Amino acid sequence: MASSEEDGTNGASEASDEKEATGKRRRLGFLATAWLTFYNIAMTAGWLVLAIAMVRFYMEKGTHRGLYKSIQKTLKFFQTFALLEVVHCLIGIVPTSVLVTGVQVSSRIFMVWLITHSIKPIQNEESVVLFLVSWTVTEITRYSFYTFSLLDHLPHFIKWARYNFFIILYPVGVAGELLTIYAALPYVKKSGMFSVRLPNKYNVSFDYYYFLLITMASYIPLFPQLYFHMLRQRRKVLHGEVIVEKDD
Ligand SMILES: CCCCCCCCCCCCC[C@@H](O)CC(=O)SCCNC(=O)CCNC(=O)[C@H](O)C(C)(C)COP(=O)(O)OP(=O)(O)OC[C@H]1O[C@@H](n2cnc3c(N)ncnc32)[C@H](O)[C@@H]1OP(=O)(O)O
Repeated sequence: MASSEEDGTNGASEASDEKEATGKRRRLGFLATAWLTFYNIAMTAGWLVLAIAMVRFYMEKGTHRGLYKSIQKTLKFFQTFALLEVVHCLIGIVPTSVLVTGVQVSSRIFMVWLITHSIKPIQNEESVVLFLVSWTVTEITRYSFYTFSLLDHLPHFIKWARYNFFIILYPVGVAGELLTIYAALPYVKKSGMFSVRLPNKYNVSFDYYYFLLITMASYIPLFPQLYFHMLRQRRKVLHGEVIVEKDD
């Protein structure tokens, strides 16, 4: 663990951080703080349960085949529960961008429900394990970071992990997601699932196959924005740089 000197902080700045945290909680109000503490503890526990289930599965079976099926209920529950994060931003109880959170959460919901849940033949792809492991490590770190911050007892390792692990886990998770969508393409094309063909009484057509191609392409402009956002947060939190963010 790094000392205060190593990470560029000193007693004065720690004291001012503490003061800022107390001020923030006062501004937030008791109910919002209590709710967020409950929410973050529940989410940390949920993702920890998922991590333990994955490790146990792999130790018992020695393969990733069947892993998704065995953990899907827990994954769906806790990832869907994360929709509340968008609500937290909208009602202003967390100072996070609705856009950044919206993109992050919607892409995960999309992966869980419209890809992995709906297209059974891809559930045993190695790429599914890639994103499952990246998401799980990220979320255990992220929610415990929020919990400890709210309780004013943030261990340096958790703060360090929150703003360093993503450097590797983000690209690994995104690679897992893209490879999984790619693996789904032949099944989607063959089955015509979620697609609407003409003629029909509403005179609309929708092709899920092309929708998936567009979704994959949209990672190119969107992912770097999320990644650079996290790099800026990292500089701000770990190195105390003052960064002026543009409005959404
Ligand atoms: C319909 C189809 C849509 C398809 C779209 C396709 C395009 C997608 C392109 C890219 C997709 C990315 C995919 C993604 O799923 C891949 C992965 O996740 S891989 C695993 C690695 N991932 C990560 O490391 C994620 C890292 N990213 C983030 O953490 C996010 O950017 C985000 C979750 C949005 C966090 O954003 P932000 O930097 O704003 O959050 P902070 O943590 O710094 O928080 C800001 C302040 O708010 C307080 N806060 C936030 N949440 C809480 C909470 N729950 N409880 C209490 N407090 C909270 C936090 O403390 C900060 O406060 P302060 O600044 O005052 O200290």
